[in-house]
Amino acid sequence: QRPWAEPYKIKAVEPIRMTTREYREQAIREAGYNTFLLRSEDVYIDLLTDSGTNAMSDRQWGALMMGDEAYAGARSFFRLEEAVREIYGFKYVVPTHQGRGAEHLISRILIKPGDYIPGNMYFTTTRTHQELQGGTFVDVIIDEAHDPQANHPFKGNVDIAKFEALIDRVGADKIPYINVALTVNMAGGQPVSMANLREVRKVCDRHGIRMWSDATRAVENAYFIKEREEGYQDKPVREILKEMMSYFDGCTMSGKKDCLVNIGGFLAMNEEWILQKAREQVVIFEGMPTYGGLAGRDMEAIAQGIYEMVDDDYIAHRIHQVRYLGEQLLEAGIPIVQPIGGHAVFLDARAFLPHIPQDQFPAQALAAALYVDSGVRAMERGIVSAGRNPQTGEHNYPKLELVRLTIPRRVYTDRHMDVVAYSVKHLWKERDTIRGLRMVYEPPTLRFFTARFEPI
Ligand SMILES: Cc1ncc(COP(=O)(O)O)c(/C=N/[C@@H](Cc2ccccc2)C(=O)O)c1O
Repeated sequence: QRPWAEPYKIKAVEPIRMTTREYREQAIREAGYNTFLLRSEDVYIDLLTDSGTNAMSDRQWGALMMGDEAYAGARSFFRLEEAVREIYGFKYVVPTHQGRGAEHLISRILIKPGDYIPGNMYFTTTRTHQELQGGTFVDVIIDEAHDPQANHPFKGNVDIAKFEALIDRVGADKIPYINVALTVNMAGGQPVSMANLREVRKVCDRHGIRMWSDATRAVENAYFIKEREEGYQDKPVREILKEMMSYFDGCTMSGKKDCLVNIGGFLAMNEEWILQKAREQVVIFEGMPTYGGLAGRDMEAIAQGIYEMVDDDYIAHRIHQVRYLGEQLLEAGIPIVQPIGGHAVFLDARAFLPHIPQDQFPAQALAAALYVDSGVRAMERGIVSAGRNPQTGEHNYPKLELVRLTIPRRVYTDRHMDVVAYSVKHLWKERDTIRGLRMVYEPPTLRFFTARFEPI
């Protein structure tokens, strides 16, 4: 079997450095055992996130020079609009500074207090913006998504029975839209099948409910459809993505993932009244509708990234690099979320550290231990990220207590993956020595970004 090689050669490099264990023990203490609070210069291989950490291509860097920085009507906006129309298929687009800018706008436009917003598992910023408008998120994902070991090919799927049960319970007029994330980040980067999208569309049409997407990693979702769904093996990813998005009325988009840029996002839609509302709101929160918090050069880079992201050789390598890391851990018997996701390998911290109760933050403890062991930075995706129930004030206790090893696009080689695998395997052998944490500082919202901990 011919080995996978990167479908690009390196044109510029950014040196990274290894530190000593004692240096890292000090650094993680100063960071309150929260990997978000580490300095990037103290991190060797940074797998915190694939958001905004991707390498741009020479064409994207070249496009920066073409940025039209006119305050209104910039050429670069029309380039972005044209790319969204051609590749995603939506009629209208409003740029935002990043994904949550678009989440903020659509939540303000479509959600009234007392509304319910069904979705395939929660995402932190998405749910926060829904709650800020007085909406209630309702999880309608299939049960398998909450089982890290369930090997379902499309774990991101909407459970149609759960969706219809919500409609029966609260009435369609209380449901402004269903939010279908492609892929499902918190479930482990899990895809939704085309067949499921068609079923959700039918239910939405029957009840007059809008179908919205969080399309942040939709290209990775398209690749899984190509690999796993009957009838798509011979279609280019570009065509599969277009068909996926054709079932939606609109989408929020964090360009910092699929679109291969370091900043940027957009809200795209087909209904003109929503465009109108978004243009009214965007001038308050982001800027003129033709720049939405972005420089002209950023819009050029996103437009170019949108064309590059659907290159079949690029996306095949991206998915296989993540799989390459995950398979090494599976071979070592290490519990990870299966199937291996599109953007990350998720360690099952509950199974990794059964001796640490969930309210001593096992995923947080494992991410901190990994950093001390090798300088690899990962992200907690468990009880700390799940936050507290706004009504009861109690922790939300998610079934998934995960540590996310998130692979930036076009940045690391497979040798870096080997270093990460070596460190995780070493921790697996020493797992009994890892201790739980207590939270010593807890912010009121999105606590995982800035909370601080101490070992128990
Ligand atoms: C499926 C999905 N939808 C929307 C957004 C928001 O987009 P943006 O506002 O960041 O551009 C994101 C951002 N995901 C990043 C960054 C992050 C954000 C919150 C908590 C932890 C990490 C991550 O997963 O690392 C996402 O994954």
